[in-house]
Amino acid sequence: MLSKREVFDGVPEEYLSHKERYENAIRNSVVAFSLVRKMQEEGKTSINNYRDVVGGLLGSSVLRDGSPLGLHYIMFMPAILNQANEEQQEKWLPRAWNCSIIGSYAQTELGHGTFIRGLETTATYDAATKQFVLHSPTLTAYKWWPGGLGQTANYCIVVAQLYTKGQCHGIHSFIIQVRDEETHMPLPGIKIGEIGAKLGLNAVNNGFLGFDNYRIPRTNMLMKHAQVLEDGTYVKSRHSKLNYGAMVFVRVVIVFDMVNYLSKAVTIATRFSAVRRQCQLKAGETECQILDYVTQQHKLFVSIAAAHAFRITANKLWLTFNEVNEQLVEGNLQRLPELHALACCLKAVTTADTAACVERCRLACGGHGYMMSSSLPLTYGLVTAACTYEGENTVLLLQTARFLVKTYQQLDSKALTPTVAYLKTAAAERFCVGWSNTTEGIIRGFQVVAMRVIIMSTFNEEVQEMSRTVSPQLKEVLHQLVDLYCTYWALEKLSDLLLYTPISQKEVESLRLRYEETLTNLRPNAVGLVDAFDLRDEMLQSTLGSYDGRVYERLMEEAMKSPLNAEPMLQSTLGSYDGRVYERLMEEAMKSPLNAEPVNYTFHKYLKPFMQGKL
Ligand SMILES: CC/C=C\C/C=C\C/C=C\C/C=C\C=C\C(=O)SCCNC(=O)CCNC(=O)[C@H](O)C(C)(C)COP(=O)(O)OP(=O)(O)OC[C@H]1O[C@@H](n2cnc3c(N)ncnc32)[C@H](O)[C@@H]1OP(=O)(O)O
Ligand SMILES: Cc1cc2nc3c(=O)[nH]c(=O)nc-3n(C[C@H](O)[C@H](O)[C@H](O)COP(=O)(O)OP(=O)(O)OC[C@H]3O[C@@H](n4cnc5c(N)ncnc54)[C@H](O)[C@@H]3O)c2cc1C
Repeated sequence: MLSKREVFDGVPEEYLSHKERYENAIRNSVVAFSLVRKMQEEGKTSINNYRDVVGGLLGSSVLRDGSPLGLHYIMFMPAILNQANEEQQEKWLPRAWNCSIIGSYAQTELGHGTFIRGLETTATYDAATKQFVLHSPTLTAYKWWPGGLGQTANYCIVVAQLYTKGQCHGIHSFIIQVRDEETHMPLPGIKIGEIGAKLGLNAVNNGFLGFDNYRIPRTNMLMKHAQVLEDGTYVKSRHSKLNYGAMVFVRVVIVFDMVNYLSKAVTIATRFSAVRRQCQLKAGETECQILDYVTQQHKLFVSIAAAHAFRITANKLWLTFNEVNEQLVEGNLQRLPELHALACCLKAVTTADTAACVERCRLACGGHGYMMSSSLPLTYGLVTAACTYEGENTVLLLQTARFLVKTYQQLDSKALTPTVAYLKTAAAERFCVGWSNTTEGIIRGFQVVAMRVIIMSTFNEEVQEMSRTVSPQLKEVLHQLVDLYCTYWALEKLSDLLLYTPISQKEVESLRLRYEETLTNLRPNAVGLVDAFDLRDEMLQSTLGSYDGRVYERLMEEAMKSPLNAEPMLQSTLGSYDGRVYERLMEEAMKSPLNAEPVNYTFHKYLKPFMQGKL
């Protein structure tokens, strides 16, 4: 067995180079997941409960900034369980389970993450050879983000637009080998590398992946829900969204993740607040623990309560997930929309609240909270990513809103599912006649708020269709900015206005409408307004914010600067701006200290022995 000291002699990760951090991540991961394999051999974990074990490891201090093997467990295996038919599960699951293959999950592309029906990667069926031809028609079609794909995984689940007999049938999942199992070299027709440094999760080895007419057997299409027969006939799924199942599972798991991260952050901040003494409550007294300040308690205690609330919620959501999936197996799809809406809502709410609470815990520790050694900045980097991956929070909340508005519109015609049954009673005028300062009273109050907001949303939908007029004169635009700023903060501080001013409910409702109209009015001038700051690209130093809008080319150019991408060389143009792609790649490769190695040496030193069960 490897010992930690063998690699970097206890040097904290912050002081390692990019390549050393990758080696450290690989080494720690194969050691950690060899334990999982040992537990498998001893029957202490199985394909049905590995998530607790793996979840604990992935959130542990051993893999503190993520793992290049994380996606293998987080999405590659769940996707096979969720999307592959029995024959395919028999073929792939044992190899995935004992890590003789390492997988990732490649759905997001440079050009699309949220709108998955707009993904550009194509999988075109060739009946003559009984194969699918995978192709990336544009730079924006390159898969971008899949964890572990940069230098680690040799297989991945790829989500692509399925074409057969000249017709597109939308996105489907395929299991695809991307690297040679012996040499780890990218296979011909595969363009692959890592995307570069990120705000956090820098041990995850996120990658990019492009296909150049790459052929796979027909049987590599995951065919549990939809199929393509040998002659190219398409057999559609019972429900078009069953293909989205892996995302629902991960959103549910993320809620558990947030419990772990929030518990850690508030433990650090509360213990520190008991140790830290600062200032005197009364002159001449000894300095008091900062935990004695009400302001400090205001910052921290709600996080303790939230950690418990999220744990209870996560367990309830897990039960619902299992209930609904058992019904799906029996062909009953009735509660699928509710599960989707619930998973969207709870993933978005718990990640956003956890990110806010972790940042508040950091601030509550003063300067020492800003130290990497406090682990609070690292934890913030981990949780804030969760607001984006597995469905960007705004988009997921819109999915929940869509479900709630539809539920409201069918209030009288359809039986309500358990989680929204309260809408029936909350609609009744008599439901909340007075306010009681009890837990039940507050919950009833929020149920009324939910009901009224849904009614407002339904009403707004109608109103929004009536008036959209804009006349962009500078004076008018500046007035709009003043208007926006005032209405934004009035709505943000509504509780104070309701407490201290005679603002009425009707006025609040029209304030909300006015706010949304102002957003709409400003939209056509939004880019012009930031151009007016006249910030040159050299000052912005951002791949996303450059004046020319060439976001994707710049992202790829920056990715190519990573030293890890020098091995092996990329075989194709990546749409670089000046067209000098090969000269630039060679220049970059010559800067890499390891460019003599066609494969990162960690494959032979750690990965291959691990995959062959020799560690
Ligand atoms: C073991 C693990 C331990 C620890 C680690 C844990 C966590 C770490 C996890 C992750 C980090 C690492 C990896 C990250 C991976 C990724 O990020 S993978 C990529 C994730 N990407 C997304 O989530 C994309 C988000 N976008 C979407 O999901 C969809 O585009 C959409 C926004 C839902 C819209 O879809 P679409 O356009 O097809 O649908 P609409 O036209 O809007 O119609 C909506 C109707 O469809 C129904 N619907 C939508 N989605 C689903 C679903 N998933 N299931 C069921 N039903 C669905 C919806 O209910 C509407 O129905 P209707 O109203 O009746 O029409
Ligand atoms: C750390 C990390 C790990 C990841 N790992 C993986 C992985 O392993 N595999 C994988 O496939 N992907 C992965 N992703 C990608 C992730 O799934 C996407 O980033 C995410 O789905 C958001 O898509 P996007 O980046 O295209 O953002 P966009 O969708 O472009 O969002 C940008 C902005 O547009 C807004 N917006 C977009 N659509 C709408 C709409 N309809 N209505 C209103 N506003 C909208 C959003 O709210 C947001 O403010 C990862 C991402 C991160 C950060």
